[in-house]
Amino acid sequence: MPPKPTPDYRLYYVTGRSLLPPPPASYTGPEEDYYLAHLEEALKGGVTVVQVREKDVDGGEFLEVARRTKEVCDKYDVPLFINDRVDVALALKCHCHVGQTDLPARLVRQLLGPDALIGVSVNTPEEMRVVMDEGVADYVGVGPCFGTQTKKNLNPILGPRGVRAVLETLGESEVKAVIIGGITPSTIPNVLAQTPAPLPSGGYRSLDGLAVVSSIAASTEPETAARELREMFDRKPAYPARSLNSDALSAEQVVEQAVELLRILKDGEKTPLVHHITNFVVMNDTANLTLAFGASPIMSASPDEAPHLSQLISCLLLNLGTITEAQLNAQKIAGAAANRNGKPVVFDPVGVGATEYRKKSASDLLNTCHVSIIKGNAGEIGALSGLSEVKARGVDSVGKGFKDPATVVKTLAAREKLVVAMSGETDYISDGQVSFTIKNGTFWQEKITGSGCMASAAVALFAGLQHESGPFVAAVAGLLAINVAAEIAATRPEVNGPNTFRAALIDACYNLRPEDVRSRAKLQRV
Ligand SMILES: Cc1ncc(COP(=O)(O)OP(=O)(O)O)c(N)n1
Ligand SMILES: Cc1ncsc1CCOP(=O)(O)O
Repeated sequence: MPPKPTPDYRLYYVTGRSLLPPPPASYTGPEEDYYLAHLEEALKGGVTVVQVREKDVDGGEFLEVARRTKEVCDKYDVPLFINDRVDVALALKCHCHVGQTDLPARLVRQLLGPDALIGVSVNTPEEMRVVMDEGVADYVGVGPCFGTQTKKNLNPILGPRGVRAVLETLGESEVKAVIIGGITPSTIPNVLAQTPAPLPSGGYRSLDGLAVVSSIAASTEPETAARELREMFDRKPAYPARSLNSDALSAEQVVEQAVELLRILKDGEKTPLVHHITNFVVMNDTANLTLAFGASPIMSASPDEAPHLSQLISCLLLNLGTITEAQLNAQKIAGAAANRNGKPVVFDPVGVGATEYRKKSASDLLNTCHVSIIKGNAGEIGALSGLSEVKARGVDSVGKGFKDPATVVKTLAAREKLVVAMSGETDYISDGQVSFTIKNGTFWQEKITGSGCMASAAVALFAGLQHESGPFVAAVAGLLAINVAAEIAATRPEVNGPNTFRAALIDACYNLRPEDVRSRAKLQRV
């Protein structure tokens, strides 16, 4: 065995011969060798590690496939792992990957010696702890992250947040970590945004690579597929929560940035197209509000058009208000497509505390796509935080609110790595580092249904500007705009009840001027 290498784990290809597409017309070699030509294309596209995984062949065939795979990998100087079969790894002087039910890693080390690389599959923080105590593995394959057709007898699906818990246990250890299970261009943005685990030192433990089977094996263009996966891994999330150094921002500076965003809208410099997948109670109001501010709404709950729409839109707004299985499916598809196209996603978890079904739906959604901003009332933010201090009644939050709302909002934002905006008499907004309050608005907002959803629609259209000031300022700008417009509407002589207020609010959004926000904003850093 040559001295132990230190591989680049960024794109780890686990082979899957049974998934290969038929050879293209341009391929003239023997059909049984197409696997090797396909592999070579993937290596040209940027695969950095290969594992031979053959589940249904006998020892002789496994050995032959592995031997020929090694010849190709050697040409590209890429390390080769053998899945499960330590004997084959030994015979070919290859590295080895074992799962929890295979030969124990300690024995594999004894058999392969100190210069072999050993990978171990891990599904839970407890399994991670055992691997660390043993001190044998060079890397862990954490998963399955998402559901996949590729593997039978799949362990429990972790979701990006389950993977984060494993990485938290791994901490600052030298052991590398790759993620596996359902890793595709649509899921990668969410994976990269959500998996980094906070460390006691203040930094984050991130993944060292992505492990894929079908994303490459089933592709008719393996070089392009590999290149896309590699580029996505190397690229930072398209719309990070902290695109501005919010630590250094004063309330006055944030107001000025919010004013500038409103100016861009009102001058028609940009007209964001916002895709709403929302509840049928507020749909008309939120569409009109979006138009009134100078943006365009498109209301569509079709999973079929979501991928195409995601190329056209400026922002996606997901609202749990009247969620059904079909709508949740559409939201997940649209969310993943928006991530893939670098479009911000705003999530309003309406009534998430009300039922287990809504809790599961919110968790499903947050595991499927990366959200830039969560906007909810105290009951909803409490439920997402796992707190019972504030109760919800249906979709409404009841009671006095949190003792320390700023900390609740900041903690959730830091945990989920996004911006959290909690609306109420006082609004709280945090990016996980700093928190601000907004004390604008009027009691009339509580008297109409859907005022929280309208606030989310306002946040979404500002996020749709995709301005360099980032999602934190977009969230503040959206809440300031709707609350200042509501204050102005409340002073209108024609307002004498909820219905006239509702109409006056849309008018006030239409007539709102940047200087109204500048002169009325009650924004404070807390
Ligand atoms: C990189 C990587 N991670 C995890 C696995 C899964 O291994 P295992 O749990 O042993 O399941 P099988 O692959 O043997 O079905 C892997 N192969 N590679
Ligand atoms: C081998 C393995 N281990 C956990 S999930 C999985 C299969 C991953 O396949 P795909 O990348 O096609 O989802």
